[in-house]
Amino acid sequence: MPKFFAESELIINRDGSIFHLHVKPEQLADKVILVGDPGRVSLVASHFDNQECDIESREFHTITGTYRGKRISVVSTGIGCDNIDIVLNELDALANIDFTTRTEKEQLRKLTLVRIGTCGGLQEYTPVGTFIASEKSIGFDGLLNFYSGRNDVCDLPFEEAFKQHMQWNPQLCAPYVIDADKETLERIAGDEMVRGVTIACGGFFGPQGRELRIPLADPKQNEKVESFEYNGHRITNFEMESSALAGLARLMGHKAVTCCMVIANRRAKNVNANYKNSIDELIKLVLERI
Ligand SMILES: O=P(O)(O)O[C@H]1O[C@H](CO)[C@@H](O)[C@H]1O
Ligand SMILES: O=c1cc[nH]c(=O)[nH]1
Repeated sequence: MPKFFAESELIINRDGSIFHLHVKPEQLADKVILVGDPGRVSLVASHFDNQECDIESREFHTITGTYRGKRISVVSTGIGCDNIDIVLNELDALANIDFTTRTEKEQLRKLTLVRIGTCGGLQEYTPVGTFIASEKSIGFDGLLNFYSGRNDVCDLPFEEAFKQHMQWNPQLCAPYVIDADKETLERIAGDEMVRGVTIACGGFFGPQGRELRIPLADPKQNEKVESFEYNGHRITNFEMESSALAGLARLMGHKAVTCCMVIANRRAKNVNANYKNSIDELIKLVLERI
């Protein structure tokens, strides 16, 4: 018997679209670009040859169109892994649940999900302007811990080594370490992107070791993050979505990778707050390779 999804669990709007995104199943392409900023959706879609829909709902802006013959949806997630939970579950429902019978489809679609974001660089070799593709993400957000199968898809020895190195505070959520889809990573990253380990944080300030007026629980957090090394991997950058994206995609059977442009280097303490034109270079690389 296929699993049935009740009205309260799979919320479908009156027009047949999914609850938050307001997108209908036939409007979703197999190739999906995810961005944090709703304004970045139009920048990505400005390269499209044509557009078939343009939908805005809360922070979720979706445009589906074609780029050089490839059908692509670009969707904004807003900020944070809590939003990735909404976007990934709703995209997966659009792809793999029959909205008429409210049951899982027999033939499942595998989406290719590429996040184009901004991040903070943590090493000298990741200055402002660097493109980083996340080979692994470390989730400080805790989201994946709510799903069954989390231990089957995470790199548990890496997690243990990281927790030991950080002297992990048990009051924080358990960090989870998850790999990007290897084939997608290699294809998207090419020669232009540094392969890195990305920490996805549950906040821009305290969780990323940024101290404004309130002191941090662990003022040495970033020093420890920067010095961590495991099997040749070093932590390269902070952002806020890659862990939940890689983790949920893996549990759902989709392929995902995150690539980000460094807009602040936390070691050198410099920033490019005016990055909106330069991120177009990263967008063009992804559009060519997705
Ligand atoms: O530029 P985006 O894609 O939003 O990504 C980064 O920027 C936001 C914080 O400023 C977070 O979402 C972080 O992950
Ligand atoms: O430092 C930064 C820059 C962009 N996005 C982040 O999450 N952190």
